Formats: sequence, structure tokens, C-alpha cells
Amino acid sequence: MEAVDHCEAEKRVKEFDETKAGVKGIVDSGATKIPKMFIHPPEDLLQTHVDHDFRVPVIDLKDLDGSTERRKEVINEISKAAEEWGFFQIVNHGVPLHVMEEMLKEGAVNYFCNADLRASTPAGWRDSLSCNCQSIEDESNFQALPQVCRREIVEYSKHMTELREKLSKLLSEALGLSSDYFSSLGCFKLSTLLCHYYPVCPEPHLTLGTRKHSDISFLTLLLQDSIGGLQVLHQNVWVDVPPVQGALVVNLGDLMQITSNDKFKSVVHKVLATRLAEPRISVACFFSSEDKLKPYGPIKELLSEISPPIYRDNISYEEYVAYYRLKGQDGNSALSHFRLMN
Ligand SMILES: O=C(O)CCC(=O)C(=O)O
Ligand SMILES: [Fe+2]
Repeated sequence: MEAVDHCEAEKRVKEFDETKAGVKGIVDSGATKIPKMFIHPPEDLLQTHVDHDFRVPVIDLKDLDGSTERRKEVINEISKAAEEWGFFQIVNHGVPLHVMEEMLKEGAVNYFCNADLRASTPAGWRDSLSCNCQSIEDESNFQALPQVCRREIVEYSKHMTELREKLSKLLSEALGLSSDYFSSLGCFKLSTLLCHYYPVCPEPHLTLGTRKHSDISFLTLLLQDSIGGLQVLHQNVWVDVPPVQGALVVNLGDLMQITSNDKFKSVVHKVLATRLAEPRISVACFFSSEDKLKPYGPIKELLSEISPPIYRDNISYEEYVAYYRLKGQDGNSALSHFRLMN
């Protein structure tokens, strides 16, 4: 029976995918009920633990290099936020507001796939588009981008590369390492853009925009519009990550938690299905190692007798991704699989 159901589900997913109209297409057709493949189990939909007192830290990078004291102050704030939250917002980061706004505006046009379309798991109420930033630096690949948003994507990804350099230094220093540490490890070398479009949902209580997960990356920079819906799990309660104009959300991924030997946290987050009258748009930029086979583990300089390694030292991006996918996005972290048995 289950096999028959699975076959049926797979067929539906395939049919939906082949329409190429995405979730937006379902909404545009005037549907008032959402298809079964988008319905999430009740335990993932309960919103009993939302806390409105916690505030995701917002860190101002203004005058970062104005003086040594100022830089220290910012690094302390980053270090605290990375340890306690794994999630924070940054303002005055140097990416011009118009570049961010154009990226969000142009984005609406061309979303076509849904990264979690699979028969076995409910899909998110969203369409997504992904591209590898390195490849678009090359003019010939650049042609592969949808023309309507080509200019915006290229412009935005240039700024992401600049900001990556800044954050790479700050995060190294926040761990007490030399500022070029992460850069020399090549941790942020590869950047992938994932643009999400969350259409308004007729039954938002039955689905999620993005189900709970932690990112695999070393670092994720997220641009969100003013709609809201992103939540992060902090001290076991869901906390809103409110839209702040001009801000970017910084979110540390599983590989950062491994290399920092659990000092910095990769936290679980999710996006509620859009309830308001307007669709939500966000753009995530994931930074990870270009060399998918390079072994990573806890940074030696952070280890001592009282702080022994928590993970093995030969985890490649490829291996991590393979396990993450195999495990499925059940909301539990893939990290525990890579912990050393002490
Ligand atoms: O859309 C968002 O705000 C978050 C998306 C996200 O978590 C992801 O792409 O990993
Ligand atoms: Fe994420």
C-alpha cells in the first residue's frame, strides 16, 4: 500500500515539476486549496513556542576600521552573537541599498524550481532559483542566467564577494585567530545564490515556506524583503527574524560549527508560508569550500586539553552533503553523525 502511495506521490511531484509554473502557477490558477504534496505534518506546523521577547542581534558595521577599539567592539559583538545565536543581522555592511532592492525586485519574475520537491517529503510553499556565483564571473556562463535578472544577479554577487572578505576576517578574529585564517582555509570560496519566491498561500496553516533545517555552508548571507516569516530556533523557542531595512541576515552553517569546534552555532530555522497579501522574496548566498574533497575538522588552534576536538578532522563538503541528503531534512541536525565518540 505504502509503495503504491509513494508511486502516486512521485507521479504528482513529476507532473507538478513538468508544468514549470511552480507554486506561483498554482496560486495564479486561483487555487483555494493546496495540493497534498505541500501539506506538512501537524508537529511541524504547531506554533506554540514563539517567543516575542528575544531579539535577534543587529550588529552595526559602521566605522569598523575607524579605530582598533571600534573593531574590537564589533568583533566582540559578532563573537557573542555567533556563540549564542548563530544568527544575526548586520547593517552598514557596504552593500548599497539599491543593489539589494533591485535584486529583490527583479527576482520576482523568474523562479521555476522547488529545491525540496521529492515524493517522500512535503514540499515548501515556494519556488526557488539557484546559481553559482563563480561561474557567472565568466561572461559565457553569464548568458545562462535569465535575462530579466542577469544584471541584478551579477551586481549583487559582486557585492557578496566583497562582503565575504570582510566577514571572513571578522569571523576569524572573533575566534581569536589571525584575520586571514578562514580565507587561507578556503572556507568561503564558493558562493551559491538561492533566490526564493514565496507566493501567498491560501492555506498557510497547512504548509511551510521552508521547513526547519540548518544550513550546510560555512556561512550564509540572507537578504529578505519586508514581508517576514523567517524564524530561528533559539533556546528551544521560535524567534522571528524581523525584516530590517538595509540589513542582511548572517547565519552560520554546520561546517562553521564543525571548524569552530561547537563554539559558533549552526541553528535551525524555517520560513512560514506567506499569509499576507503579497508574496515574500528572499535571496540566500551560501559560502562554502570550492574544493569539495578538502578535509575539514575543528581548527587546531582552538583545541586544548580542556577543549578537545568534538568532530573528526577529515570531513569533506562532499561527504557532509551526501549524509545530509541521505538523512533527509527531518529537522534534526546532521552534525551528530560526525561527532567523535568520547
Ligand atoms: O527564505 C529565507 O528567509 C530563508 C531561506 C533558507 O533558510 C535557505 O535557503 O537556507
Ligand atoms: Fe537556511
